[in-house]
This record gives sequence, structure tokens and C-alpha cells, in this order.
Amino acid sequence: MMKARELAFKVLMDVEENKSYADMALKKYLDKFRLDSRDRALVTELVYGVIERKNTLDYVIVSLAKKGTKPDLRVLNLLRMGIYQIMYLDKIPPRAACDEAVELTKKYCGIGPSKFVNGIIRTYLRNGVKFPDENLQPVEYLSLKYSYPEWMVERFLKDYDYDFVKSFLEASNQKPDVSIRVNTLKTDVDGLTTALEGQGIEVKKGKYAREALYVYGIRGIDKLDLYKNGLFQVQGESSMMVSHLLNPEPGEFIVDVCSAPGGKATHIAQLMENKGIILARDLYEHKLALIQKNCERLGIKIIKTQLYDARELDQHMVNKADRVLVDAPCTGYGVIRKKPDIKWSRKPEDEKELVSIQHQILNNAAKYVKSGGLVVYSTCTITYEENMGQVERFLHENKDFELESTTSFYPHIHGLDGFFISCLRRK
Ligand SMILES: C[S@@+](CC[C@H](N)C(=O)[O-])C[C@H]1O[C@@H](n2cnc3c(N)ncnc32)[C@H](O)[C@@H]1O
Repeated sequence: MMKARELAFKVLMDVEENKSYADMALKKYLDKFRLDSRDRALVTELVYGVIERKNTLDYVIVSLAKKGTKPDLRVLNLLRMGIYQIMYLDKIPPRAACDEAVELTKKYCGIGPSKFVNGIIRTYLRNGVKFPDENLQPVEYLSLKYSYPEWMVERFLKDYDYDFVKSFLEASNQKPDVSIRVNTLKTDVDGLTTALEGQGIEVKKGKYAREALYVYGIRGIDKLDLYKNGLFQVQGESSMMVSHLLNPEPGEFIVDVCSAPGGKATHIAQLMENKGIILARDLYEHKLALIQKNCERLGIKIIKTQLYDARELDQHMVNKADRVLVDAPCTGYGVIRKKPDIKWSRKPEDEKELVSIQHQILNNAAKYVKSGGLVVYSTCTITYEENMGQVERFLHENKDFELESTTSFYPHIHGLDGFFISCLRRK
């Protein structure tokens, strides 16, 4: 039988070798091998933890290994897992973490590498490792203490002060509580709360969105009949605020130009009481299929999906919509706590390209709204260039629009995913 650490190792290898998304790889392996709930929790913790803390763990390993040693990826991942448990998991005795790492290395890589792993972990247990000084080397300190690439720390420090960045980095390492959006087309907050509690699930009300609930102690949320029957959608609370600020009314025509997998579009349909039309577009066919699946499950009839590249202006759509949503592709720094792989997959040069795409998409999409209509521009990131900078440039280039409101959420301030939401009214 596959044990927790061995499974976590397989998932980590899948993520690095095949560039799989951590959440998908984790789900694939957890679905394939039946583990009890404690082991499932340990696998999840190890996978996300090792990804989240990768550069700190590698710093420890490099500091302790002989200069020039380059362990192969399997050895490296087993070492990372061992050291992670010792550094961050109080419940696991260091000896157990070390012995398991050595045993797994023996099994997958042979005796020689297992001695290397044993040596590194034991030296760490004896001597620890010295980290950079916070005052003398603040960027290096933040990068290693909270495990982010140095360039990313520097990037955040360009827009925010040191204490803000420090709190943001720390909060983005915390696993968020799971939030769901009650599907008011099929039930209501009290009805769903009672049904969930009836299954032994702890439920708390959201802080900002009226249909948001936080649920605790669920394993495999998509296996619940309440989910399969479309009584709720899993969604972050700040993401729900986007559709609220769009404020759609029943009977309207809404265009959502970057809509997959349909979290916000299905919420909009709900707010419209399933009356009107929502044109939900995306660049990828397979992602549009996810929207359709969600619509079937949630009982939504008014969403029409369409493959369309939002960088291209659609002349037929000009002046047609009551409201337009531009939930733009972005660097995603606001959702690192849900997708820690962003820390390592994102590259410094991505931002510039995304800013250019966002600019094109927003300028086109804004033309689709009627006079007096509303465009909502949102991102799940925190950089000035992608957020307020983008809006300021838009207003400068489009004098027929005025800024109605901007709202920002941050994990360390609101306890929610980082989001930026701007409402732009066409005069
Ligand atoms: C932030 S996600 C949208 C999330 C979605 N609104 C929701 O709430 O579930 C951005 C989406 O934009 C899509 N996208 C990226 N480039 C695009 C383009 N040029 N045209 C249309 N969609 C694009 C991506 O495929 C992705 O699904």
C-alpha cells in the first residue's frame, strides 16, 4: 500500500517533471490511492508545503551539501520533504521524518543517495542553518523566510512598503478556508446551511458576500450530493464581490469576455434570476466546456458560451451590452495561497506581456457597453501596473468613461484572495 510520504513524493515529481498543476496532480493521486483522512491531509500538507517553501528548503540543502553537489530531482524532492517536516511540522518527530526520507531514497534512488540524504538531514538537526539578516539583507531575508523568488519580493517592494509586503507574503503562505457560493436559483443560505450541517459539516457565514459560506471538515467537496445537485459553487469570497459590483439586473444583456471556468458568469446568472442573456467568452474551447458543465449542474439557462479572442474587436458587439465584465488574465499574485506554484512558475517578464494583453482586452471590451452601461475590470493580483495603472491609462484614452469605484482585497488585510475590482461607467 502506498503511504502518505511516498504518494506526496510522486505528486511532487509529477509537478516538476510534467509541469502538472499541483492541485490537479494531487487530486489525480488522491483519487487513485485510497488513504485514510489523516494520510490524505499529510499528503496535501507535504505537497503544498514543499512547493510553497521550495527556495527556503533548497537554501538549507545547498548550505549543507558539499559545494558543487547537484542531487538529482528525486533525491532533491525527498530531501525537501524531509527538511520541510522538520522545519514546519511540529507534530512529526524529526527522527521519523529523517528515517522515512532515507528509506524512500533507498527505494527510489539507491544506497549512495540515501546516505547523502541521511547526512544532510542529520547535519541540519545538529547545526541548523544561518539565514540572512533582516536589516542588512531585507530582500534576501524575506525571500528565504517566506519562500518567494527574490525578484518577486523586489517586485512587490516597488509598489508597497516593507511591512505591507512582509505581511502579504506571510498571509499568502496560509491555507485559506474553503468558501462556497450558495446557488440561490435552487436554495437559500439557511436551507443549504441546514443541509450541510445535517451532514456533520461545520458552516460559517461569509463576511462580505451575502451568499458566501465557509465550510470546514469536508474531504472531496465535489463528491457531495449537494455539490453534484448544484446547490453551491466553490468560489472565493472576493471573486464573488466582482459580480456584486457588476450589479446585473434580470433581463439584461451581459458580455463576460474572459469567462472560464465560469465562476463569475454563473454568479451573474444567479443575480439575474436566470433571466436575460450572458455571453460568456474565452480563448480556450476546453475551458468553455467547464462553463457548460457548471451551468448544467447549477440549473443555469441564460449563459451562451463562445470561443472568442478578446484581443480582437468584435464589431457586431459594439454598443450592445448593458454591462461588460473583463476578468482579465493576470499574474495571479493575489491567489498564491491557493496556487503556490505561481511563486515558481511566474517569470518576471510575464507581467509586461500581461499588461499589454489586459490593455487590449479592456479597450475592446469597453466598446461593447451601451452609453450609461457599466464595465467592470477585475484581476486577482496586486501590482499597480495591472490594476490602478491599467485603469488610469484606460480613462486617459477613453474620455467617454468615468471611474465609479475601485475596491481591493488583500489576504493579510481582509483574509480573502487578493483582488482588484474597478467599476467604469460609460457616459
Ligand atoms: C481570471 S481567468 C477568468 C476567470 C473567470 N472569470 C471566472 O470567474 O471563473 C481569465 C480567463 O481569461 C482567458 N483568456 C486569456 N486570454 C484571453 C483572450 N485573449 N481572450 C479571451 N479569453 C482569454 C483565460 O483562458 C482564463 O480563462
